[in-house]
Amino acid sequence: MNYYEVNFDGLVGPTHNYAGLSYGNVASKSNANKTSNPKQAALQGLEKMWHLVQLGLHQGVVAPNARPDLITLRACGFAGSDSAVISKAAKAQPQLLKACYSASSMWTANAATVSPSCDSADGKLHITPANLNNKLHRAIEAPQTSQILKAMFSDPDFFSHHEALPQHPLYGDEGAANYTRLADSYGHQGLALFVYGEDAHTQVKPQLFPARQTRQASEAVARSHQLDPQNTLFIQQNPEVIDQGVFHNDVIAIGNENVFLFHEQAFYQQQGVIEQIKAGYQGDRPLHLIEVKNADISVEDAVKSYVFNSQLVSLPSGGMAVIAPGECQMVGKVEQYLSALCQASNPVSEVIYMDLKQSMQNGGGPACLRLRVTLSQQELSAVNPACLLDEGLYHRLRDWINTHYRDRLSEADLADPSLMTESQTALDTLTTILNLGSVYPFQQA
Ligand SMILES: NCCC[C@H](NC(=O)CCC(=O)O)C(=O)O
Repeated sequence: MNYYEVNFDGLVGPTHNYAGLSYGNVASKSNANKTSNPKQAALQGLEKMWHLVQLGLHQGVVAPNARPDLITLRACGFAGSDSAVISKAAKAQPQLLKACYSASSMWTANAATVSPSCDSADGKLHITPANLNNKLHRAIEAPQTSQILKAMFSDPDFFSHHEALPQHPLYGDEGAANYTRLADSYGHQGLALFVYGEDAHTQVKPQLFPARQTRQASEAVARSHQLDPQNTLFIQQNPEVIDQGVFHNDVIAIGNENVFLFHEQAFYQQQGVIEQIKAGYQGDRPLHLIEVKNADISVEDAVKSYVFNSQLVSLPSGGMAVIAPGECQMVGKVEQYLSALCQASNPVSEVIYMDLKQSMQNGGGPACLRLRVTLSQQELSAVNPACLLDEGLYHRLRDWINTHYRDRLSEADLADPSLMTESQTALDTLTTILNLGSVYPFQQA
């Protein structure tokens, strides 16, 4: 049976803005309070998805969370009509209102961890939504994200949905941004790499910025997904790079099938990690472990260009393409490295640069915007077909964005309740386009 890796990208929501909410994420902090362009952000994301379809890949679309999150605002004591809740929060707790307006669910690499059926003991595909415990604006995503994923992967014969882990720092979970799978090819048992920033039982941790993923969370997900311990590794991120802005592992390493590209400072006690990966990989095809030296790309340039946040995709015609953020072309050494990578003896054959500036300014590159799901042909047929991108859906979504989205949004706009009404109208239409049913709280009232 054929297996595919399908990228499910988060559609950027109509309230995309720069609120500076993510301490430890350099771009989020340095672009705080800039005026955003939600329309351009959504179109940039959609163009990336469409490009992958044109490469011959299957591509899915994940609807955004509805914002503002009125449930959280009400839970924090703001009462009255929806408009009154917003106006009162804007005056009394503007920081909370910003968190409740964030379009951060767009970064679907953090939506969940997904293990394919070929890795799990019960032969099902397992999905655990991430609790995103470390940041308030992200910790409120899991309930809606989980509903949306259930509306996309609804057949219980194939798909097993788990609850998000307990909302406690001990179980901080940031989803697939800290998970990679190395395998001979998509349909084969893979070696699951879970990368964590902190283990509650050791003292090795960053000094400045938070470690968002814990070993305890990674272990819990691997257990629920019934992964074979022989084929699962728990690896610690180098705490020093977390302190330099590498808040998720997908800012410093990327894997696809039999290729793993990572920076020489990515992991704690890296030589041992490399030995473990070599010993654990069971494919017949050779494993390409490509360690990028600091002299070629410094950690600072990796964070600035987001080169490791590229997508590495297997092309139907053979070889792999790097889907890189346009920012890589602005850092000479990074661009040089990528062109040399395509010439070297490994499966990587081309680099495609995409303009994702709106998302990048919040610290989200090509890989952050997508959740990878490895599916057999039969499982793919069981996915909600309205969420799979084809030319018709591409045009419908473009028209939908152009109709409903603003082209500028600043902090002051969040206080205006008409932004809420506009967003709800847009998302109500979207649930029809993507055939999701009434997944949003405002549709359930
Ligand atoms: N995987 C990429 C995630 C980026 C995301 N940025 C943000 O939430 C920034 C939001 C703001 O500052 O408005 C984060 O840090 O979790």
